[in-house]
Amino acid sequence: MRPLDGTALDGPALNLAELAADARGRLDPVHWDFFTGGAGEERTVRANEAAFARRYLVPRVLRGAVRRDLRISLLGTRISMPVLIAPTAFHRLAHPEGELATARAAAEAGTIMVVSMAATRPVEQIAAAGGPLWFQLYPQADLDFTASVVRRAEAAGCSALVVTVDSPVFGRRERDLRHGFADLPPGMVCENMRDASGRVRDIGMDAGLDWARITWLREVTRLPILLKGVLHPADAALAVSYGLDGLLVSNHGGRQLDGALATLDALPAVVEAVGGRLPVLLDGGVRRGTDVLVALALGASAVLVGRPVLWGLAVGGAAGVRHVLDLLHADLDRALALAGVTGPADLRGDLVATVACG
Ligand SMILES: Cc1cc2nc3c(=O)[nH]c(=O)nc-3n(C[C@H](O)[C@H](O)[C@H](O)COP(=O)(O)O)c2cc1C
Ligand SMILES: O=C(O)C(=O)c1ccccc1
Repeated sequence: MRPLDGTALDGPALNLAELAADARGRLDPVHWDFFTGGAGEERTVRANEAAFARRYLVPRVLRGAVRRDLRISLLGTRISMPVLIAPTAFHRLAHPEGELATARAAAEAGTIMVVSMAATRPVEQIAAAGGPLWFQLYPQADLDFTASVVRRAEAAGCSALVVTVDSPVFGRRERDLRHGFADLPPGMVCENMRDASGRVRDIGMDAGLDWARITWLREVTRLPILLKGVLHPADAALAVSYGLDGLLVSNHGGRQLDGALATLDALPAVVEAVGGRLPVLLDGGVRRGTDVLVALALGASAVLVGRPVLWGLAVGGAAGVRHVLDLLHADLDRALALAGVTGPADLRGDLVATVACG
């Protein structure tokens, strides 16, 4: 362990903030900034965490919650806890094994890893870890190539498609501009962007993406499809009418539209618009078991973590990611006990109060 001041700290990180400090000490500052940063003034990066800080718990007592059961089922997959691994690009920048290490940790911990389209390991090798995988897709303007990537994810055994819809263009990330960071170092590529000839394509953001493309995608695959990056309740209602299978309330960790609403603040209206017809997931700023508890109490079926997984990878590869997942599992279990709740299904909005500032 190495905290921000560079002095040695014994033992494993007690929380994800300590882990972040340790990761910072180990990563190339350019890569630390790529992982940490967001778009513009990073208002939305900060807002995601600040939204959790404005929520307080109103626990129940004398509930006899001796044993808590954190397991849930999502689109047919039983997982150990309502915490998944969000899709993040370029894991080999954090650890030489890259996504292979992340996948082993997710499999051991019994949760779903969402593989990024910008993964630096091939999805077939990531799948060899044996855990449940979903595949994140940036639909490309080339429809044939997009369909071939979907086929590849299906063949590798991914059990759902997570379509990122908050990125019609790439967000403007000033830290990366300052460093001139735009590309992977030599020897690393986005392995899932290889076409039939073996050439690696650049990932394109498609400003032309629209609902018609979702209809097209619906016909390309029988996998469940979730939309990632929905904040507006009107889009949530449209997603239901277009036959989607799930929603992920996300602002891309504040890396796309700076000034976008914090995900926790967007969640209640999306949950109301969906009216129980689809599972609604959330990511952005989840750092503690109590954050998971709050998101679920406000209507999320599960949450995902992005940056903490990269910190774990940087500090200890698969063991570091496992530590992140174990910390969140233990922290959620304790929070449920202290709130008098036996499991995710018992969480209701009456356990959460919102204050004006944290
Ligand atoms: C370094 C980094 C890379 C990311 N890459 C992707 C990606 O390839 N595809 C995607 O849909 N989202 C990507 N995201 C967004 C995450 O899936 C997720 O929405 C966000 O990180 C959640 O917020 P958190 O980091 O506060 O947990 C990335 C986020 C980070 C920090
Ligand atoms: O950094 C990101 O947030 C991201 O989504 C991404 C996508 C493609 C390539 C690199 C990063």
